[in-house]
Amino acid sequence: MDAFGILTKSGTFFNKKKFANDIDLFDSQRRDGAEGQSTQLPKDLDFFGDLKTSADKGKRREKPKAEQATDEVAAYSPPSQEEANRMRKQMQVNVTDNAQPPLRSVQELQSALKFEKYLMRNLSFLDQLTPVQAQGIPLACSDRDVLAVAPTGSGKTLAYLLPLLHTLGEPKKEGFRAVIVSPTRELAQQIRNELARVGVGRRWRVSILSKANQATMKADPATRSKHDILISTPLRLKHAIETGEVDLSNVRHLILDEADRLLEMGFVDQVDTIVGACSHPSVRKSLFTATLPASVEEIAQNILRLPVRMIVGRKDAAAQGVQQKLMYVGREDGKLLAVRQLVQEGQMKPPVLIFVQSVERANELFNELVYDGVRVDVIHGERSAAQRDEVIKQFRRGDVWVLIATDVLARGIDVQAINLVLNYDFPQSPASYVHRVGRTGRAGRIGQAITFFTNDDAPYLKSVVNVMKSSGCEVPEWMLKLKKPSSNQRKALKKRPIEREAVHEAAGTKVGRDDVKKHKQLVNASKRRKVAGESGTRGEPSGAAGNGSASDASE
Ligand SMILES: Nc1ncnc2c1ncn2[C@@H]1O[C@H](COP(=O)(O)OP(=O)(O)OP(=O)(O)O)[C@@H](O)[C@H]1O
Repeated sequence: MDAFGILTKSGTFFNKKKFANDIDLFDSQRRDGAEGQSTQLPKDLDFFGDLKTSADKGKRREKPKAEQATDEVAAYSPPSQEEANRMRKQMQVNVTDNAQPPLRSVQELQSALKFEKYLMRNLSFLDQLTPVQAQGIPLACSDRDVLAVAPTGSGKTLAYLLPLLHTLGEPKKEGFRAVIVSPTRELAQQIRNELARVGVGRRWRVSILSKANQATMKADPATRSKHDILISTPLRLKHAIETGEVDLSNVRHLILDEADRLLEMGFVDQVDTIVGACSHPSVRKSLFTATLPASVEEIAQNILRLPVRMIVGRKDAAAQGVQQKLMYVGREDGKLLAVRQLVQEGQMKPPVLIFVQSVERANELFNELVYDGVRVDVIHGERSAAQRDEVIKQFRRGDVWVLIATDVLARGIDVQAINLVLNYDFPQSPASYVHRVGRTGRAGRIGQAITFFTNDDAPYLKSVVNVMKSSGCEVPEWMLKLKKPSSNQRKALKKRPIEREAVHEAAGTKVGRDDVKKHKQLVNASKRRKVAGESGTRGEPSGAAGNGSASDASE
């Protein structure tokens, strides 16, 4: 059904003329077969469904211009301490260690850090480094654990992938040497695609842990040694560790993407198992995130060894390119009317991502909008993996104009063209708000975010208002004077308007007793260390056998 030029039953009209440029954009993407830079699917998959880069074909290639250009490496002179500080100030970068100065340009990856030519060639699409890359890459290339917090859409993925490929050097048949953990399958796939893009020219063997390759590794342990990098969601990886299907004892780099989410209840027990399994004495751990509540930071610091902490911009603020609005809709039933109004007014300029709080809510809204003639689809944890993949593909291609999602899509997913994020249901926490609205306004673009609120949401407004204010948005004076929700109100939010389970549904897991226990243990361990004057984190890991296992830390 065509979303454009359709008069809907509620009198809603998608104006095809008005969105002509957008239609052209998608049509030309389809013509070129492009799916957005970072999301192109890898061209070759090996027998695991894993990634093979073009070098695997053994073809001779013409040397591209970009590669020729990197034959001559410019001389590098490091910035003085004063200049480094000036650069940091300009980029709004705060770092706890001055040792590694930020880079001034993409070229300095080669001149200062000795990045190899194949990597430089693959980076020819970058004009300049973002702040998290300019400071984060030299840090991650040094021999330190890193805790990095930077806004949504600011290029954190390359900030950890580039140092990873650079320090791994070349593929070796020694088994997994790097593990990247992501809270969702969708994000894991996106990370793999980004690796495909920047890893071209080396025979990197990248594997996303799945039922299929778990079975292969179980049946034929020799295949385990053929891999370099493993990407996984925590639950699957924990299971594979416990059943002996993967061996992480040779891992030198452990990266937690969306780290604060991974250290929340629901995941922390799984992550603890993973950290413990990465038992090599020289394993380096990096945590990347856009939000870091203080309580989670304590846990993060517990699993790191002498970490460098880097904050870009204001912690827990939304990205600057997101224009944020709050919209009062009265009661629950006002939401649908408001959506139709937005469509009518032409404010729902596709592509649009709508967040709701649960699977049921997603399906309900889908049924309403699909009858309105909107080209809409829905994604949540109860759809099959294949369906989810297909929906995302269609959304990226522009075949789906409005995508309704639970928080399964709130983190990490990079669809550059998203014009509007609509919080149909009020987010459960400031962090959830920041990540949801961060699906737009990425990589320096401008995007819109609208958050509906009802009378029932009023007590919780303050937390979102605070995020908006610290991101530089104008908010009405009366909202700034609102009281903070009480702890009982905060607890109640998690249950309203219906049982809100979407967050844990993202990983197919729920908060269990083990999680609650682990969480308490980690927080207590952190407190004890503070009392003992160890300033948390910056001490040695307290895990048995020095492996930094978070669970051991508290024992
Ligand atoms: N130096 C750069 N110049 C221009 N675009 C870039 C640069 N680095 C990364 N990008 C692009 O910016 C987009 C956002 O990057 P990425 O997904 O890594 O953001 P992120 O910080 O991880 O966001 P989130 O917190 O939402 O996960 C991607 O499309 C990526 O290709």
